[in-house]
Order: sequence, then C-alpha cells, then structure tokens
Amino acid sequence: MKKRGLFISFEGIDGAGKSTHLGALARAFEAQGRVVTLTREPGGTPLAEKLRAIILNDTIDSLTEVMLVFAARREHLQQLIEPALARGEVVISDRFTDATFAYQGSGRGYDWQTLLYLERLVQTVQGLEGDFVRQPDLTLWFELDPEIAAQRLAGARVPDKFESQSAAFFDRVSHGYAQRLQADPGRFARIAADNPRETVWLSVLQAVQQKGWLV
Ligand SMILES: Nc1ncnc2c1ncn2[C@@H]1O[C@H](COP(=O)(O)OP(=O)(O)OP(=O)(O)O)[C@@H](O)[C@H]1O
Ligand SMILES: Cc1cn([C@H]2C[C@H](O)[C@@H](COP(=O)(O)O)O2)c(=O)[nH]c1=O
Repeated sequence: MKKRGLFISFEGIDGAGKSTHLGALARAFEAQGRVVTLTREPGGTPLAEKLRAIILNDTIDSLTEVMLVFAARREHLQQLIEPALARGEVVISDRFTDATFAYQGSGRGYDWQTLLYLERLVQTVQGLEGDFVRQPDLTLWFELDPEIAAQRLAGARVPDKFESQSAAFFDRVSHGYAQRLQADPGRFARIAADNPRETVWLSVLQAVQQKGWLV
C-alpha cells in the first residue's frame, strides 16, 4: 500500500546547524524504505534557484523581496513538493514559509498581515476533499543564540546578504519563529541547537520518532 506523503521543514537562524542534519534524516527515512525528496527554500526548482540567487545576493526593496520569495515558493510547491507528496514521498525542506515570517516579517519589519494573505494565496493547493493551505506536517526549529551562530559561521564561508546581518536582526528573526510556533504549536518541535552535534541529532530523531514516522 502506498504510504502517506510527509512534509518536514527545518528552520532557524543562519548558522543554527540545520544543514548538518538534513542528510542524516533523509538517510534514516531511506533506511526504513521511504523515498525522500531533499530540497530547500528559496530554491528547489531551476526557476526558484534563479530567484534564490537574486534574493540572497541583490539589494532589493522589501516588497520585491517578499514577492520573489513567495513566487519561488509557489513554483517549488507546484513543481516539486506537491508531486512528491502525491507519490507518497517524504519531503524534507531546508526552510519553508516560517522563514518568510521570521526574516521578512520580524527581521525586516514587513507587514505580518500581508504575509498571512500571501501565505494563504500561494500555499492553497487542491486536495481530495477540496482546497487547503499546505503547511509542513512537522517543523524542526533549531533554536540558537545569534552570537553562537555568528561564531560558528565566522570563517566557515563567505556570508551572503542575510548571513552578514547584525545580531539584533537575528534576535528579531528568532522572535518571529517563536511567534509562528505560538500560532501553531502542534506543528513545531524545538531543537536545542546549542548542544553538541550528536545530541542535536538525537533530538531531531526523537522529534520524528514521536510522530511515529521512524522507529
Ligand atoms: N552542534 C554544533 N556544534 C558546533 N558547531 C556546529 C554544530 N552544528 C553545526 N555546526 C557548524 O556550524 C556551522 C553552521 O552549520 P550549518 O551550515 O549546518 O547551519 P545552517 O543552519 O544550515 O546555516 P544556514 O542557514 O546559514 O545555511 C557549520 O560550520 C557546522 O559545521
Ligand atoms: C525561505 C526564506 C529564506 N530566507 C533567507 C534565510 C537565509 O538567510 C537564506 C537562505 O540561505 P540558507 O543558507 O539556505 O539557509 O534566505 C528568507 O529571508 N526568507 C525566506 O522565506
């Protein structure tokens, strides 16, 4: 029998340690017979990757940035995420829509109500029982003090437009994530990302096991 598709997103400020565990989670699902689509936002399709390059590198006004992020998301959902979920795959995405609320909403101060409107518009998809707003089944929020994240990133790579923002910006981004969690607590698992890598990995695994998706 075909398994139900699962959608898992990884969220947190830059340098929180998300990418370190994405591949391991994919392998854990594959070891239990699941097909995994590993993807990221902005990005995930050729067009969305082109938009990613602009979003991460060009200086653009805040409304333009919001529109590009949501355009990339619509393309990503329609071309990659929805078809993979329909095939019963596990979709693991390095960031999804919570990042827009955290970065563009709280970080940049863009109007939250407009983001809610665009979220509904862009993420409305057709299901067997009618239209609904697609959200991840589980969001792993890697919580880390911005100062520690900055130390981890220092020297690791050339910072992009977002990675070179101040600690105050990332404090606001963290508050944005906290606000999203408060609005939909059942979807989130908090991951204490200040722990050593092995401990963080066990927290990731435990959050997924608690859902009954891995044994
Ligand atoms: N638990 C940890 N303790 C110490 N260092 C870590 C830990 N987890 C990851 N790192 C290191 O911190 C840096 C950032 O990690 P990673 O790239 O996984 O973060 P990220 O959340 O994916 O960042 P970004 O969102 O900017 O892509 C890397 O150099 C990584 O090796
Ligand atoms: C989805 C999304 C992402 N961003 C920002 C957050 C990060 O700084 C970059 C992506 O880089 P990463 O190394 O892949 O984490 O983009 C954003 O501002 N808004 C969004 O919706």
